[in-house]
Amino acid sequence: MLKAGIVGLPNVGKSTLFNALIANAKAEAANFPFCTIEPNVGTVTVPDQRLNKLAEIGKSAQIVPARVEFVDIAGLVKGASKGEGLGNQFLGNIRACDAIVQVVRCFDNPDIHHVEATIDPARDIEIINLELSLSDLAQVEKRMERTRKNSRVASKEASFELEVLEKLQQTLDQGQPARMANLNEEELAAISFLQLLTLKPIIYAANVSEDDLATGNAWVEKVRAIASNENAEVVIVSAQVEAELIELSDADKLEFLESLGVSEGGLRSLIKATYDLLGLRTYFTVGPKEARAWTITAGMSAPQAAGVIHSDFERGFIRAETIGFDDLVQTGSMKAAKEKGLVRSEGKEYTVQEGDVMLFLTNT
Ligand SMILES: Nc1ncnc2c1ncn2[C@@H]1O[C@H](COP(=O)(O)OP(=O)(O)OP(=O)(O)O)[C@@H](O)[C@H]1O
Repeated sequence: MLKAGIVGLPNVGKSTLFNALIANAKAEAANFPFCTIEPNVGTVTVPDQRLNKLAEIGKSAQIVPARVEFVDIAGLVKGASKGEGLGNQFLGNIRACDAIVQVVRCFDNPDIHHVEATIDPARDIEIINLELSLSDLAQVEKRMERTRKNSRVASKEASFELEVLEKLQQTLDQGQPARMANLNEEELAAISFLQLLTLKPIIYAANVSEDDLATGNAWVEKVRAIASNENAEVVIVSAQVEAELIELSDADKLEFLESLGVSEGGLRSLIKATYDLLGLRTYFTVGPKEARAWTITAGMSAPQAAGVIHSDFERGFIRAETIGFDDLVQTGSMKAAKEKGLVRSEGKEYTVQEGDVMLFLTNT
């Protein structure tokens, strides 16, 4: 399952956001730096309107959406890469994530202490990104040392790896993220095992007060400027609004959001952006039991996609009855679609497309 790590300076709203993300989350938000000591993990569902349609067509009893795992990673402060605050342990937790959501404080509230005293998203982002870069630098240098020691008789692989590591070292040494080293695919593959933090895709979650949710503010614009330089995404969210929404009935939710001039608090956009960021694709299976979304990466073949359901399905794959979501919705039923010849029989070579509805035939 896709795993996204939530990072940011203390008191920027990470726990509030995480709690809102996972309705029954155990993490406690409090106006106190370092209050989140254990990494908190929770899964959320990816909203997808197409599932409702499919469940209607398939008369499915249940809808099972795709899921993303979020990890609330506290303790990133200036000096974390040197072991300050809760230090390196937390950087290790981010290493295991596929994407990073960096919460940036874009709200003012004199009652809530900011570790750096003022509200300044550009500075906050720089602090966090510098810590991530320094941690990567330490990782790269450790590896260089080992590779040099272990390969006294120079092998081709080792010298290629060293070449790549040196490039990374140069970039990271200037406090730049590893993605600025512009490695090609072969180079990236040679060092992928290092799980460098600053190579991971990043989303900036600009956390605004409820009054700024509809319009954004000058701080959000700063975040946007930084993100566009890095090809990163920005989502405006109000952790505060999301926290309040949890407590409300559906009718009150609507009224509250309307009064703020928005249709949602930003959480759904955040989940969707996280999912899209990784170039993930969704295919569906539909039956009387359930209409279900499955997550695959772009370019997966039909047997690989079947393997996401069960590894036996990949091994025993024969073919897949396949129809695009739009075609199925237009014809209104699988039967009608078959009569019109819109259901294709796809073999092992087929590359699964976004929105395919599939039925796998296997010899298992
Ligand atoms: N958008 C917002 N507008 C106003 N207040 C907010 C907003 N988001 C969060 N807060 C408030 O800021 C305070 C700090 O939030 P929170 O505890 O979630 O921060 P944190 O980043 O998880 O901190 P730590 O790393 O110390 O755990 C809380 O009192 C929370 O209610």
